[in-house]
Amino acid sequence: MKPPSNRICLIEDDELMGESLSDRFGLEGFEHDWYRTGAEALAALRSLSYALVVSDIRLPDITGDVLFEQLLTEGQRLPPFIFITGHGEIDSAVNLLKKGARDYITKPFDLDALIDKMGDIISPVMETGMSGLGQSPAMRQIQTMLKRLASSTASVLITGESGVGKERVARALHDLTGQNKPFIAVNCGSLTESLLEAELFGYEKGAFTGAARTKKGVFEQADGGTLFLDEIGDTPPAMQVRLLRALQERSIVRVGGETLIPVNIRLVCATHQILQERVVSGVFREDLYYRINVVELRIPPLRERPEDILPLAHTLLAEIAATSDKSPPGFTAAAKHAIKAYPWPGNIRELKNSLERASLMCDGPLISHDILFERPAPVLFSQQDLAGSLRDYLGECERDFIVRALVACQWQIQLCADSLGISRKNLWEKMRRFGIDKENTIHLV
Ligand SMILES: Nc1ncnc2c1ncn2[C@@H]1O[C@H](COP(=O)(O)OP(=O)(O)OP(=O)(O)O)[C@@H](O)[C@H]1O
Repeated sequence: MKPPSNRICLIEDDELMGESLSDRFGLEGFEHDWYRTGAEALAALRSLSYALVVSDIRLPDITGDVLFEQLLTEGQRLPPFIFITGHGEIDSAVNLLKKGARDYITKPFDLDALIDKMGDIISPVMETGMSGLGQSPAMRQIQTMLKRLASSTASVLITGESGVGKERVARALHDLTGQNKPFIAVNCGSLTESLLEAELFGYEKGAFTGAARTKKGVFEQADGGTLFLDEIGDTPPAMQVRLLRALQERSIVRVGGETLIPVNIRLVCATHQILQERVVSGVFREDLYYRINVVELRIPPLRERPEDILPLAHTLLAEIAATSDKSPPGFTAAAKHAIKAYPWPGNIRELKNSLERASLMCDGPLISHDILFERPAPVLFSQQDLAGSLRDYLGECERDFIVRALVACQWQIQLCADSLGISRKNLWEKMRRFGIDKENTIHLV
């Protein structure tokens, strides 16, 4: 499978048009490759991975339609396509939309409009910043700290609610420091005391019933790399003593063993608890607390960094799509609105689960509010969301009305267009804009 990419594939034979598009993409920070012929582009799309293709329909060798259909027949996993069409080519553009292209724009067009369409599809993915952690000031600060920490071996404590991405941050730190070294994670809260001891420090053959062979613990497995101790706040008291000794002496003794084995690890711990409170109540050792907490990184919950939600959602959708043959869907306006307004109490884990489910349910190019939240869009908006909400709301009403009309007309487009009093082309355009197709929307009525 081709690795996910953030690059754009531009297919344009006209030198002037290609140059202005290429210059503008550069200014917008979109990395891109520019191909002048369909054949060149075909070869590139077969071997390289792109986040988006912007293609002229009319090319010197093959047309954009042929190129798209050729890739479809080859069973390639296609990135979203935006086609640039002339006035006479709208029918082929609409045909391409039916076959799965994301959008089209008609010449002469306003570059800003194209950039907006592109931004809806890819810029959110790019904006998640270094390591894809987020673009909010809090996450940018964390990324700066990670870069600083990369050159030290100080122990790091990552705190934050469940599902905020603490392990992800630990891995990002590890990736900055020891890419070819081990990253070993263990959850200290999910094991009994004796299992945790064996997991952390390993055991010698015969140390206890069932110890049929010598086994290295995670301290030894992580030697030279990162040891990530999740839910450190739940470590039983006896294990806290052993942990402290291992960290102070930089060596461990396997269960049932006598030899001191030196270990060289970067320790990263995480907890969703307030460790100071556990220290005060005597559940967590103060000396261990200071040992593991040389630097604390607090990851805010998603509701405190709403600007990260949509970019993360797009990143997650791209990750989910990469495991299947689909290209990542986008969101309807109402879904975007709601995704930013919802507080996500389960944080990124909840967002990821919802998107996994929505991706399964959604057959069209856009995930609607109904699919994402398994309920119709709310009519009421919070005060901060009022700007633009009337348009979004009217859009949702229009979409619902069209779906009902389509169902009533048994999806006969001409009949439905006549009953709605609009042209067939206008109906197709509205269906494309609202992401309506038969398979995807019939159950919502
Ligand atoms: N920046 C990110 N981009 C994409 N996915 C992410 C990101 N951060 C977290 N995730 C995903 O969200 C889920 C929860 O993340 P993670 O396990 O790192 O959270 P956590 O804070 O360690 O949770 P817990 O406290 O429950 O252990 C995981 O599936 C992870 O892959």
